[in-house]
Amino acid sequence: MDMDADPPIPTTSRAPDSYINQDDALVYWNSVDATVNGMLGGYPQTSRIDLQGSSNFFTKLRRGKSQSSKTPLEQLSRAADCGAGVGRITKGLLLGVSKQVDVVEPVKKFTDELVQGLGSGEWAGDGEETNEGKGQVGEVINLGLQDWTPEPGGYNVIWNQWCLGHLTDAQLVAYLQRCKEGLVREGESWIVVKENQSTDWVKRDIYDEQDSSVTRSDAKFRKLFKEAGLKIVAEELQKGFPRELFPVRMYALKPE
Ligand SMILES: C[S@@+](CC[C@H](N)C(=O)[O-])C[C@H]1O[C@@H](n2cnc3c(N)ncnc32)[C@H](O)[C@@H]1O
Repeated sequence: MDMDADPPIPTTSRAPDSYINQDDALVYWNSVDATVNGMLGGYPQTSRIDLQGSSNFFTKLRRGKSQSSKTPLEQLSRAADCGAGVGRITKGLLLGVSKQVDVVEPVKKFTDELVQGLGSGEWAGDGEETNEGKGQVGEVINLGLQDWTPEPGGYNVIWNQWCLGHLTDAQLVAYLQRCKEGLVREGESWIVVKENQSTDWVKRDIYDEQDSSVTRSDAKFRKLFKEAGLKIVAEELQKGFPRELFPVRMYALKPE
């Protein structure tokens, strides 16, 4: 993922997602260091801001309009960290809100790093607070999301961040439909999508050949969510990132 919002604009009329090659993406990601710096394309300092923004967004989502902020939130039962990389979000957010966190990530060296770091109290990132999490990480699934089916009715939260650009539009719709089935049917449950957005002046998706991914526009995300039968129940722009980066938007989704 190129975090920098200034890639070349494609000149052909071919759909940007038609250039996605998932084998090329894996070659790229296997060449990247299994560190927070590797995950964040040379902007490791954004990790803390990102996790704080996600935590605030998720807490507000869970509290809704009615609950007093004094009532402590209960631990959720099961979360999935999708396209998890080295587990930055697992360790910095999800282990704090869920009893079990399953990890889906195609690059094994990243999940090896994630699992090795559990319970050591050490974290190779930029020093963000973590929960130790030994015993809380459940299944570690080395698959691309185009090939993963969440257990039906299994998850309170399916978190997707900075990885959905590796799926074509059709794969993303099919994947979101499977996620919809993967949400618990009673009690709290959401699909969360947090992704870069192509900037307004471009008004279209942008193909990035470095990691063979697309950066979608806000309008495209909304169209694909609708096609998947999902509605947006909360959304927010991430604040506090360096100006040269793409805008980043969080969406919480539920079945329509
Ligand atoms: C920019 S990193 C983000 C990692 C993590 N979500 C985070 O925010 O720290 C992108 C991740 O997507 C993973 N990835 C690549 N292809 C994927 C695919 N087809 N499905 C899911 N994840 C993929 C990469 O291996 C990498 O770990």
